[in-house]
Amino acid sequence: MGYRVVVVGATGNVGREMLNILDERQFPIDEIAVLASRRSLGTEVSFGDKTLKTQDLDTFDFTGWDMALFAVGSDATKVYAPKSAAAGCVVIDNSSLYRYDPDVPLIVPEVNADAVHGYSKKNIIANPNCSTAQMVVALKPLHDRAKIKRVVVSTYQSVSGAGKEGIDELWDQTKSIYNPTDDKPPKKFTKQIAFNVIPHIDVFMEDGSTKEEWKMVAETKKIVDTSIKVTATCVRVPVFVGHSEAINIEFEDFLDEDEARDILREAPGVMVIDKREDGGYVSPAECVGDYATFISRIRQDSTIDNGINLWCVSDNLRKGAALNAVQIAETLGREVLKKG
Ligand SMILES: NC(=O)C1=CN([C@@H]2O[C@H](COP(=O)(O)OP(=O)(O)OC[C@H]3O[C@@H](n4cnc5c(N)ncnc54)[C@H](OP(=O)(O)O)[C@@H]3O)[C@@H](O)[C@H]2O)C=CC1
Ligand SMILES: N[C@@H](CC(=O)OP(=O)(O)O)C(=O)O
Repeated sequence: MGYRVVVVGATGNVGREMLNILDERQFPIDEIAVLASRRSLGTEVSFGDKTLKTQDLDTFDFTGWDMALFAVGSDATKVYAPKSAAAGCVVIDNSSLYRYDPDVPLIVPEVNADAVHGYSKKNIIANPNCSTAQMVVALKPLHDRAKIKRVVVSTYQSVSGAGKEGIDELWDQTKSIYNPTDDKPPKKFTKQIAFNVIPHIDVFMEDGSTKEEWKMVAETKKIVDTSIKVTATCVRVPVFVGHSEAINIEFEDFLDEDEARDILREAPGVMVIDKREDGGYVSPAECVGDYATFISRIRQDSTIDNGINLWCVSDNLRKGAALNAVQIAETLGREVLKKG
């Protein structure tokens, strides 16, 4: 016996990846429904070798469905996630709406799968921000060995993090650069993204940081350990898919770079590619379509007593969103619902 699963936002980048990953991992499904807005009613999406027609989220009845994987952004989630939860269909939500709610577990299965049991307070589980998800997969095994005090992270985030409109804007603007009669001014982003980088993701906070940066701080604390201090600078770069991060970690105890490399090689969800030669590291274009969080450039930071630097790359639509959501669904099934 399998599950009755709903994918909400099935026409979007994350929703389509959820369908791919549910199929790839042979998630035990008895029945699947795919939902989007009314304007997409009847739009066809692929699920393995099947083609499914999208239904209207607004009129869908969640009664009798086991779990709903949401990827529609906070505004629509606010309206429809409570309806799903109230109907007994457990919500696994990709938006930031519930992440900081103490009654909603925020889960990266390689790090805190046990938190799944907290789902029942609201029938909702939150999926973290894409930049946080890949970073904590790398931090957790190192924290277990040498206790992390402080993390300094700079991100290089692809345009797919900003949805379909982000991808279209990079594509159209890149072409328009070579055709001055076809000007494509910024719409989704605040400045030109083609051949440029923009140190601004999500809204500005009062202290001058952005909400994306704040999310990395708050979510790392909730998922890994409240004692870890994080300071982040989040930057949008002209890459279609794949987020990269330069991470500096200060530990309480000394951790040798070779031991750090060995620990990461054994860590779940991590793939170490770290040769000190041309091309002996992973770039975002190489991680697309993969499940792993790739770690390269592991080296001692000799400017502090107990410091390590590393480079962390992952497919933001997969580990940063759809894969992590499916892993949560697998954990929920295995630990709680026990149908599959
Ligand atoms: N965990 C993470 O780090 C990440 C989370 N996300 C989350 O996932 C969400 C979706 O991202 P992404 O797939 O990239 O975005 P897209 O823009 O590619 O897709 C948005 C999806 O949401 C649907 N949608 C939007 N508004 C409504 C509505 N009112 N009612 C029904 N459906 C609606 C769209 O349907 P239609 O086609 O009909 O408009 C579409 O299916 C993001 O907003 C974010 O919250 C995204 C990336 C990473
Ligand atoms: N903000 C991320 C993607 C995203 O949707 O994040 P969140 O779910 O935290 O809003 C990016 O632009 O790369």
